[in-house]
Amino acid sequence: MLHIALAKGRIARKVMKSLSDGGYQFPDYSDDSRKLIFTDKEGRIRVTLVKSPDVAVYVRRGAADAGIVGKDVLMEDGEEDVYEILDLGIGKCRMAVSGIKGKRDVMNKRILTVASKYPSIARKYFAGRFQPIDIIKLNGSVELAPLVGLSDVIVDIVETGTTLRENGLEAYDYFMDFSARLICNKVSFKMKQDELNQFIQVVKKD
Ligand SMILES: Nc1ncnc2c1ncn2[C@@H]1O[C@H](COP(=O)(O)OP(=O)(O)OP(=O)(O)O)[C@@H](O)[C@H]1O
Ligand SMILES: O=P(O)(O)OC[C@H]1O[C@H](OP(=O)(O)OP(=O)(O)O)[C@H](O)[C@@H]1O
Repeated sequence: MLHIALAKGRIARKVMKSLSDGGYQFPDYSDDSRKLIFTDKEGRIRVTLVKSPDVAVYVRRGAADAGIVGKDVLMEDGEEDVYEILDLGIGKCRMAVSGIKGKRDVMNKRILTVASKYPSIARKYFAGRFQPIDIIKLNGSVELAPLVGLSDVIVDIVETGTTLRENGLEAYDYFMDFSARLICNKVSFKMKQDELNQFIQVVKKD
């Protein structure tokens, strides 16, 4: 049986739909269920739903043979000791530096205060521009930070741009594109090739 760890949220919902379209039946799965582990009717796949930053942990340690997670998360947390084998083309988004609409001059400040769920990616971006920053790690609703004076700018993902727009913010610079990736345990890659290939045929976007 192939063990798959999915980032729970939009990625899991999309992948479970692809699996169901591809003939895998998970009778006890629904998008709003609180259950965390599912086995398909024929006993071919076991799916576990985990928080995005934990997907690579399960895969690296062999608790899952493979996992699906956003490239943004892999880049932020490092992706050593697992193989990244496929770009699934789902969960597309971009990383941007954003701030209050019409105030992009703030980027010229000597030391910029930056709020982000992605401190490592933010640090690398500003280091590349030789811009000194003071980084504030947040865990969500990052768009609030410039609005209440917690930070000058934010570094966060943008998909539709709705969250920026509805909060009077704008992207000053888009600097990276992301999508969901299939990662694989190095031993499973050798030992479960056939099962993995079958899984890939079902989840990969044409
Ligand atoms: N608008 C968006 N918001 C969040 N993540 C997005 C968005 N668009 C694309 N993504 C991608 O999807 C991934 C997040 O999906 P995931 O299934 O982990 O959680 P989620 O949908 O944010 O749910 P939750 O916040 O409940 O964990 C991100 O890492 C990113 O790669
Ligand atoms: O461009 P949009 O389509 O508006 O999407 C981008 C927003 O979605 C994500 O937040 P999420 O929904 O994960 O909530 P969070 O801020 O609490 O992490 C991201 O951090 C942005 O806030």
